[in-house]
Amino acid sequence: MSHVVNNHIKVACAIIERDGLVLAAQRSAGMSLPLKWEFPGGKLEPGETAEQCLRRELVEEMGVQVRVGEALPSTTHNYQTFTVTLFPFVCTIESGEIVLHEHAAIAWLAPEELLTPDWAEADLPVIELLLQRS
Ligand SMILES: Nc1nc2c([nH]c(=O)n2[C@H]2C[C@H](O)[C@@H](COP(=O)(O)OP(=O)(O)OP(=O)(O)O)O2)c(=O)[nH]1
Repeated sequence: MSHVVNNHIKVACAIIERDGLVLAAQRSAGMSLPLKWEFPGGKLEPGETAEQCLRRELVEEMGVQVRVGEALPSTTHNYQTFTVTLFPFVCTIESGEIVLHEHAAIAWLAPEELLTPDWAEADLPVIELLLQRS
């Protein structure tokens, strides 16, 4: 009988918008999915809402306070060794200047640049949705 491995993570991610641009962040070489681009955020901790998770992660990762707004549809992707469900939220920076504590780089992308980065595969449906909205 095959062994059932529960390796399904829930990740909240922030679509941070400013002046019509969207913030993308590049994972560092030492992280999982090295050098892929993503939206800042991270795994939900037990008992935490997606909004609480995002506010915590954005302070940890970038030193900024965010206002969490509209939820976009969640999306699930199977990587080879784990499955991720992304919960994207439109966010704005309330206070603070971005300082990168974990990521290798960031970029503010105009709609026509959204497909340029080498995105984590799970993010592609989110990108498609953003392109439809722009
Ligand atoms: N934050 C974020 N993670 C994403 C996105 N797309 C995507 O596939 N992921 C994956 C990358 C990670 O495997 C996981 C997020 O977990 P994380 O950032 O808390 O975990 P990590 O790998 O940096 O840290 P760890 O598990 O090694 O402790 O979800 C995205 O847009 N944002």
